[in-house]
Amino acid sequence: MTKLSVNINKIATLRNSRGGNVPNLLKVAQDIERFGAQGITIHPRPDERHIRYQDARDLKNIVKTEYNIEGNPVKSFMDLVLQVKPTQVTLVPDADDAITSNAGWDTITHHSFLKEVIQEFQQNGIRTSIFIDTDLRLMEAAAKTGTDRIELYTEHFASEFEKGNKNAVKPYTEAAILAHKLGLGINAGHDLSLQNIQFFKENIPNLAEVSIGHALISESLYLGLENVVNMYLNKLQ
Ligand SMILES: CC(=O)[C@@H](O)[C@H](O)COP(=O)(O)O
Ligand SMILES: NCC(=O)COP(=O)(O)O
Repeated sequence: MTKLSVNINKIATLRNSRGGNVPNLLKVAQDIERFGAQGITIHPRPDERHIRYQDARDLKNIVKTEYNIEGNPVKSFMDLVLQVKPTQVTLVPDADDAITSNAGWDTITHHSFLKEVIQEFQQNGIRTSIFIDTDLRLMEAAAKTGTDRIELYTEHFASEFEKGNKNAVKPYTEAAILAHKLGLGINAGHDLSLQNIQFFKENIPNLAEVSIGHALISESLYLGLENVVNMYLNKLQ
């Protein structure tokens, strides 16, 4: 079975756009768990444009399933994660000004840095995962960092799948086979959606977990729209 961890960044984006507490991020996390999701993911960015560092602390007492915090392990992020102690930390090499995550780690160039931070998280009882592309040399280097898992960066697969190119899943399949042989757990995420998730799952052996946010929240809005418009119409009769 592959676990679904719902990324709630976009709920925080909506909340922050009005300055109040609607929608209530903590309640949304609780409800997502009640609906059956097996994890909650957040990706606090240094500018706190969606998830705030305080949200990460508040969610610690709320999330009863698997709590996954993603981000670039700069000092403020490391301090936050070591304080909150989530189930899992996913290391992502984000530039401060990136609109969204747009690359995996070069695990060869950054090998000693990754090894050091991974050790620190693991010594504090936090499972680690490295956001990574499908290059097999990078996968081998990832294993040497001592990380528990990798997260396959699926943006390329998702965009190619949308164009009808199903072969785009092949490098992900090969990367997953190697990762499993190397003893790594396999996560995946970025632009996974209702359109592509089943095909992806069917082609990735030993897929432990997917984290999905942007599409899942957009789909939820769209699939809920008719219901809510009708609820308003009923009240206006
Ligand atoms: C690590 C990753 O794949 C990203 O998708 C990220 O978690 C989403 O971040 P934003 O919501 O800021 O785009
Ligand atoms: N790790 C990926 C994630 O949490 C969500 O990515 P996306 O679905 O918002 O692209």
